[in-house]
Amino acid sequence: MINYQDVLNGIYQEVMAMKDRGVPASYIPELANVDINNFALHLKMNSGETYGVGQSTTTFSVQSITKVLALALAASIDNNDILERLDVEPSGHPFNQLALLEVENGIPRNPFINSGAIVISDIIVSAFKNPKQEFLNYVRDITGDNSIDYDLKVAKSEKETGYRNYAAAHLLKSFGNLKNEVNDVLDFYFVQCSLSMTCEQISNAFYMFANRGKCISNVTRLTEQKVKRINAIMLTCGFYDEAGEFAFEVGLPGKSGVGGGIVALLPEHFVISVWSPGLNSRGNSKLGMYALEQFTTKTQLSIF
Ligand SMILES: N[C@@H](CCC(=O)O)C(=O)O
Repeated sequence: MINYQDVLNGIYQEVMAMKDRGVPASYIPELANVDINNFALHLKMNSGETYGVGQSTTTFSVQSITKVLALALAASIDNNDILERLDVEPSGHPFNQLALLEVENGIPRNPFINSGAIVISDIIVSAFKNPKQEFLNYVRDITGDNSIDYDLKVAKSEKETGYRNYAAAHLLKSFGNLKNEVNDVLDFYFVQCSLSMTCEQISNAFYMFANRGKCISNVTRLTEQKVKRINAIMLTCGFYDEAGEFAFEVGLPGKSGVGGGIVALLPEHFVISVWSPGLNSRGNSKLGMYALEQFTTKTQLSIF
């Protein structure tokens, strides 16, 4: 029997002794001020037990991790055209790269690079009168936690400096792949990214991807086919231009965000979330990647 708390404690001790902790994202000014000594790890087993170390109940900016939840919400809206407006191939490029979008006629490579997530935002903006509230309600509902909220300071900070996202949205619009106005879509997108959650809340939100579409309250929120597909996109596209490295080192579907969070899961078994705000050169949490590699190596629990 694996003693999961011991495994987590061992990883925690190791990472807390590490000096090179990466660098926090600075292109969103509000994120540059976060203390890189923060570290949290939270494990939620499908069988019900939970384990945590560090600040697993401290909130942080989850950023691109929300792209998976936005995709899940968009996929649960009937009669939408996700598969015509987006591809599902890894981009092999940074999340905010624009060149491929131009060459490929405004069809983003996948829903987890920024241009793809902006198309998903457009679908959500079209579907709801109050998309921000609707997305927040969705996240609160799948986690059973009404304390989850946006951090509007972070959203404002990104809105003031999100030049590349404006460029991507205008490019999408020029190709006819944005139905709403650029400002309306980005206003939603920046607020969506500013969602503030703890590692524990993230594990709870992603439980449905490890549990055949049934969320924490046992209500089915996604079909098994959609869960299969979204998990596949997490595995192939969840880590910017480091998805291959994450599959190689960790071996789980997952998603990272520039706030330093990473969530990963083993279907039918567990969800694990980590937060360490210092990023590596590819924009993934440096110690978060290391912690998850250690977890799957020590427990021998990965999809491979
Ligand atoms: N809001 C961030 C999200 C980036 C990320 O976490 O990958 C952006 O659009 O640049």
